[in-house]
Amino acid sequence: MAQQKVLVIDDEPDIRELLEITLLRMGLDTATAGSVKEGLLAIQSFKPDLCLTDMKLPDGTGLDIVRYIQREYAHVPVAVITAFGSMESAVEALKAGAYDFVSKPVDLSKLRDLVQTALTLSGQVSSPTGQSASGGSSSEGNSIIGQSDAIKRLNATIAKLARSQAPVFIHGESGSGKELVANEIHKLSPRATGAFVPVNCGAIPENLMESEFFGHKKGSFTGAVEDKKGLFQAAHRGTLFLDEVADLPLGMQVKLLRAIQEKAIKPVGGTEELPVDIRILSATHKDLEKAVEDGGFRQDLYYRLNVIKLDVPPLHARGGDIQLLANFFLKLIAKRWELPEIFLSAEAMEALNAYPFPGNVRELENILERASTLCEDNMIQPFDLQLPNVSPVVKTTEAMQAKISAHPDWQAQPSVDDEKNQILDALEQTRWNRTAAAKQLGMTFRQLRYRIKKYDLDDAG
Ligand SMILES: Nc1ncnc2c1ncn2[C@@H]1O[C@H](COP(=O)(O)OP(=O)(O)OP(=O)(O)O)[C@@H](O)[C@H]1O
Repeated sequence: MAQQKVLVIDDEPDIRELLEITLLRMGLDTATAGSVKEGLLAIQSFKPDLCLTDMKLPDGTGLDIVRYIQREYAHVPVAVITAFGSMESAVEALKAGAYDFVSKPVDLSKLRDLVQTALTLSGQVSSPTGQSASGGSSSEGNSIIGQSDAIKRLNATIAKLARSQAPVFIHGESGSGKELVANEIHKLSPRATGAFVPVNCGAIPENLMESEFFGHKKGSFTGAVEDKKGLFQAAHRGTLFLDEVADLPLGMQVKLLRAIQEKAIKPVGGTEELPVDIRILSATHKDLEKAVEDGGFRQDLYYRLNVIKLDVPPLHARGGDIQLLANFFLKLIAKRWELPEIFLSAEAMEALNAYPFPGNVRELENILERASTLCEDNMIQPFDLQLPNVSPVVKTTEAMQAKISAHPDWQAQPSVDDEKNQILDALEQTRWNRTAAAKQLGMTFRQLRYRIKKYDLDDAG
């Protein structure tokens, strides 16, 4: 592979030299420029794979370089070098499309990490597969399904954001696919070979949070019997996804802000700061701006996480996608439960299209999962969907009503334990004759078979 080329733009000769030496030692070809004007000329003639630019230049700013490259050479990553503590200009550069930033005095090991990741990104362009081989957390087909304009726009934005290190705040209703979006950004990014580490901030007890995030040293508190790495270290060179970020307690917010700004963490009971190279994506279905106003969320952290905001549209705003998603999930369900393929009747599809889906894509999947166990002859009918208010589009005939009320699953659902015990009892009474047990339970053979799998009762007999 040809030697990769890095252009350094800085008006201070000492810094130019320091950066050049570091880059040369990494085996890279370098060129330097001392102003915006020289920089733009060098970009055209040297054609770098990566550009590092100071923010403050004699005839302009690093943003001029970022904008020019965005316009003319969008595939070339640009990182900016910012003055110490000047977070605002770093954020501004990221918003303008900069790949990442380093602050002065430049920490050379962080710079090397940055250059390496950025050049992977440049490399991806020459081998335009884009997709990475690893990094997905789910094996069940995890790209974002949808043909609606809203999803097309979302996918285009994701592809763009994958090429940056900027923190992204993902906002959307519950179940709309925020984690899926975060995972997709990771998979398309140069960090795809690292881990995608999702964390539900609302699920970690407050007193364990610091240790969960940053790890701890042996003996640092009762129960710390050995050194333990935290989530930040697990996400090193990968992506940390902070889900339900609005639920972070204020004390932890301060520590998180510090870790993000310093790009370093200190394990509980440790004395040394450890550098970490992570990208942070965050999400919540709550109104974070309001949480800031109410004093429940720190403004400085909000500002740091929300460099770029990405809205995930609710399912009801995605037009024809409901059908696409429904077919996708039905195939998935059939595969998961080893069932023959299941279809939706035209009326059932109509009912789904008319339903508002307050629980979004997750609700659609749950509805279909349940309907798959209820339906007869592999065909889902409107009443199998058990939609809270059967839509007026679907005319419920009297005969249909009778069928609905006679349907065992239409009545109040027994609790999982009750149901499991009832099934076990019936199976034992019939000596595991499933046809007889199903009859005794008033369900079809297929419904019983599904529940046996679901409750993992196969081995119980
Ligand atoms: N467009 C889509 N294509 C395929 N699957 C999807 C799509 N959107 C969401 N899903 C699936 O729906 C489920 C819910 O998505 P996800 O967990 O990402 O939602 P979320 O917005 O993070 O939810 P919460 O607010 O509860 O954290 C997941 O199983 C996800 O894979």
